[in-house]
Amino acid sequence: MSTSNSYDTDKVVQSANFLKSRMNIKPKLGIICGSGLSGIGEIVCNKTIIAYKEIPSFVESTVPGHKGQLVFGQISEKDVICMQGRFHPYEGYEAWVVGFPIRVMKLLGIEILIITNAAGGINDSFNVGDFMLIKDHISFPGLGGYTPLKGPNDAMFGPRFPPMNEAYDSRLSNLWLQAAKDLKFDSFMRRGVYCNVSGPSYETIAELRMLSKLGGDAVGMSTAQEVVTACHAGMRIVACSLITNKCIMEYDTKETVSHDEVLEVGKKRAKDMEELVVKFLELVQLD
Ligand SMILES: O=P(O)(O)O[C@@H]1C[C@H](O)[C@@H](CO)O1
Ligand code: HPA
Repeated sequence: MSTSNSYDTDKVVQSANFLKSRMNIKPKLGIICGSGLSGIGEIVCNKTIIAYKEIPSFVESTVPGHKGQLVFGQISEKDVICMQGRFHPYEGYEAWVVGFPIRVMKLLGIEILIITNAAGGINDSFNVGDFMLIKDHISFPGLGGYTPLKGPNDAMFGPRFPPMNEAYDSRLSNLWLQAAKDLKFDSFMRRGVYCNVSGPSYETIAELRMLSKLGGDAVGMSTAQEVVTACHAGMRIVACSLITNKCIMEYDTKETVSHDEVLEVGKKRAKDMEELVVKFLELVQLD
């Protein structure tokens, strides 16, 4: 991967052409698996698997719980492309590198993106194992200038100044809630604002108290750069967090947070997230 500061459209085209040459389907649905949630990729039928290291200009997933491969096939009889593993800013990647696979998906014909992640619960009423449909985000890296849209705008993908007020598609969000209802998941299906921080250190107590005051319900280290890239490119997005830990907001506690705990809760709740994706895909109508 080049060390440039912004996208090189030729490289996006090259990656997309490579994948087209290996695919026998034309999916309109993309899925990104969060930490510990790569099981979504396992339920894909008639799988074709392509490792990121085979794909021109893709970087590698370095985080435990992220396999680093694309899976093509069907879920609920609909063609999908699934990223088992995403790229995080703290891995040392430029924001455009984090968004790169989304632009490739755009060229492959993806119209709807389902994003999942693991997140810490800030909202006191949230429990470990809850799901949180993301209604909006606050991206601290984004506000600070770490954005995948930095550099010359390529109008082939979208406008220079894309609005973000409808980034999380309301029709798809309602469908997600319907899927949760159909599965009788209502009691642990929450809705809230995702705060994107850069990590990899977890947050201090003072930082978490600030996020809470700002209206954040959960905190994580991914998603926002993918959402900005996808929204800019006109994709419709639905995003859901798994609350893997309660954020520690008080001093003098022996509790702590670790990535092992995040993965452990992911493992325990993976089946329900997979069922949600299956049900959502049953309900969603493609144009
Ligand atoms: O890829 P996601 O956002 O699901 O992973 C979360 C955020 C960090 O990468 C990691 C911290 O435990 O899990
Ligand atoms: N903070 C940031 N990212 C996370 C957390 C957290 O508490 N849990 C899972 N990803």
